[in-house]
Amino acid sequence: MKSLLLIHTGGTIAMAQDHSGHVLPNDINPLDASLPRATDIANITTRHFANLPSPHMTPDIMLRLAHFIESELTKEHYDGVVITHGTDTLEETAYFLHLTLGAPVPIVLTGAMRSSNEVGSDGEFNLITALRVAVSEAARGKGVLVVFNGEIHSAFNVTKTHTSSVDTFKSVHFGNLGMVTKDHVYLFNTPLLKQTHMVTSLSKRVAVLKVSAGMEPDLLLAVKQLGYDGLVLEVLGQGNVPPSIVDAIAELITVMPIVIVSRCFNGIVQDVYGYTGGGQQLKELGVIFSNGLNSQKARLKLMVELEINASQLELEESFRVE
Ligand SMILES: NC(=O)C[C@H](N)C(=O)O
Repeated sequence: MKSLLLIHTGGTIAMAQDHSGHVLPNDINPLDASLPRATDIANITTRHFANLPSPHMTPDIMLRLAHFIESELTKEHYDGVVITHGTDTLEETAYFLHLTLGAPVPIVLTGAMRSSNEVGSDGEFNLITALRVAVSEAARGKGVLVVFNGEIHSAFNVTKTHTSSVDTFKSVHFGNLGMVTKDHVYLFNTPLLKQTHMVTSLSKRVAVLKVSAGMEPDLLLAVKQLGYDGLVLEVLGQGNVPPSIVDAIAELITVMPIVIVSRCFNGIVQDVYGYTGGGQQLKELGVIFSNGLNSQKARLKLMVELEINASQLELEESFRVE
């Protein structure tokens, strides 16, 4: 029988609703009661890494989790890893592990949108499904995966799209990688995996700003005054900004890399438009066009790349469409 490492980090999957209807962390992880239903899937070793609501997750904790996984995988042989996590920042932790660890064995994150004692709680279903994916041969070599509501997603493309639906996780670009039915794990897509970089610390600060119509330049200039090391801009449409911030971008880019992603849910940014503030002007200024990542993931990627002192050219290559 295969062996799995199950790591709990917290989130709604490990919470319960109290008498007033508020959802709070449990002292005892309710999933431990579900494990007897997984005995036919694998031998499971459980580690309680944290019990955090995922808005409390930070890049430093993600890095500690990555190092913890590395260490556990060197101590014992496991055929896969399942991580339970709050959904608010699940995609960021999944992508951070995708960036730093790759996935020497299948690494699958899951969570729940309804806490353990709520009607229609989805935690146990998601856990059992994630365990089944983690032991499947088809999941090997796919990078870090997110399994939720019977769907399998790449950490690169998945994002939380709904505040309360159990069907909240969707993949941009080419959609989910696969699905899980009652008796089978289907993987019908394979993401293109890029080089991973493990780091020992995260010392660079990267700001994220969302561009809106008529945006004023002061916030961008504040990023420079506050001593940030990089900026991710969620720009308009296919890669455009209002003329009001072009000069600020030109000033900022002399002291830090600027990565642009689109504020659209889907699609990639390109240097298509030639008007003031259009993508062509941004390209000429030296802005880095991201490869379809959303801003929260592009921030983590830029933090890791700056930690390993990537040059402008290396950044452009690293963010190029995969
Ligand atoms: N469904 C969830 O897990 C949401 C919760 N706020 C969290 O991210 O911890």
